[in-house]
Amino acid sequence: MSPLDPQTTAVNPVTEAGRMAPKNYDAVLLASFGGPEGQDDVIPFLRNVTRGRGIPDERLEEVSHHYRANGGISPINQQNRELKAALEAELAARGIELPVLWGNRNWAPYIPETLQDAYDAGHRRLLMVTTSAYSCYSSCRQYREDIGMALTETGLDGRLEVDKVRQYFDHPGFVEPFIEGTAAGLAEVRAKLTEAGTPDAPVQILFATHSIPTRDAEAAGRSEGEPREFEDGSAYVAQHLATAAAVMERVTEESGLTADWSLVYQSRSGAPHVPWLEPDINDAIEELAGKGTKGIVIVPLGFVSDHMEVVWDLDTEALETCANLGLAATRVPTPGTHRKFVNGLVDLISERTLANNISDRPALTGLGPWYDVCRPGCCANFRGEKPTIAGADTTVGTGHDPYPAAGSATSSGQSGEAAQL
Ligand SMILES: CC1=C(CCC(=O)O)c2cc3nc(cc4[nH]c(cc5[nH]c(cc1n2)c(C)c5CCC(=O)O)c(CCC(=O)O)c4C)C(CCC(=O)O)=C3C
Ligand SMILES: [Fe+2]
Repeated sequence: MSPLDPQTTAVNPVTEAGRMAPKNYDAVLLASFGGPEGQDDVIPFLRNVTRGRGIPDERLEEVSHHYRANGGISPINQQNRELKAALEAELAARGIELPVLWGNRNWAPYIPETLQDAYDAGHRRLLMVTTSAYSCYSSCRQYREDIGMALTETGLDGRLEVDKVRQYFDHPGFVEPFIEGTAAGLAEVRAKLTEAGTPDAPVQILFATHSIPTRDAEAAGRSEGEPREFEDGSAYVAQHLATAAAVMERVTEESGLTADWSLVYQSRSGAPHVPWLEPDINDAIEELAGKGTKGIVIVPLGFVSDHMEVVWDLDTEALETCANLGLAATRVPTPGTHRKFVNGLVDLISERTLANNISDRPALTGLGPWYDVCRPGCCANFRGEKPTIAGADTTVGTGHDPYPAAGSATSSGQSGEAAQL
């Protein structure tokens, strides 16, 4: 049974473990959030992000200042240009002939245009890598919906197949840069305290991630009819807690350093009466200072690169909170274009391709390796279901193109490994 057979691709072939049969993808789609690149972009960008999401105007006004203070420019697009180039270089170095196409949810290059360009260039099977590592509506289903809607809008559904790599929160390529960074950050804060004459003062490591509404947190990573139990009732929370624990274990193993740690949240928006995940990082810092903590290491565990929510909410606000309280503090780097991260993403791509299939599926927590194909109802959208790709119950983006591009492989002769899941 070839995974390229129209009969089998009409519904995603997926095993119990949520794995999809390898395919001969012809391009990688790097999908990201997008950000403004000048003052004139700021308001249109924020409108794109919050369309239909019920974010109060005051919050938008406040967030616009974060961008304005940086010339109206979010660092995220440049980060993605660099990540795209690094991925292309690593793919080429491994002899994997897959171009990397880039599309954003909220700013140019927009996903629908990227998909149209991909199709016009002769691509038929895309494998999406997103710049989001965890499971929740904003970091998983919303990408799947935006691709589903773009395929519908452009009339490319049925002609362009789009799948996605698994959420990679516990893949060594994502976690190892944090292990290095946390060990270095802890050493740095310890050195500052030693210099201040208090070498044994208590230090706390704060793993920071984006707050989300608790309702979204509870729906994250779930499956209808097959409920998995997660710590704190949320796969989003559980994935962060397990990844943080894995980071701490390795930091201690490799550096001999240790400290207390906790998971904290940042960048809350939405109406005040709607519950979101807590504690806020700034409240946590104040409380710790009140209890005698003298040093803070901030680990931006929820984020892939140094975008606005990292450079503003952590580097400007949280580090300022620390400074005001007289705490020694540092913020650990995001994976960005760290060699291990880039290599890890190429490994994640290789897990899914016929020609470069690697059967090894590393995961540093007991929760993973996460699913290639989301289970039904996973990361529910409470505002009404939309066409989604890469779900066990979705029929959008599953391919069976009646007009294959010239030169694109329709039979492969390399289906040998396809059945070995
Ligand atoms: C879980 C999560 C991630 C992490 C996963 C991932 O990285 O994808 C993330 C990343 C990002 N969020 C970003 C920007 C914004 N997020 C907003 C609003 C929201 N984010 C949410 C969640 C997340 N967001 C949620 C539940 C909302 C409420 C509105 C809604 O329910 O959809 C708003 C509106 C204003 C505000 O409320 O702050 C903005 C401007 C940028 C770009 C930064 C740049 O420009 O450099 C990035 C990478
Ligand atoms: Fe966000």
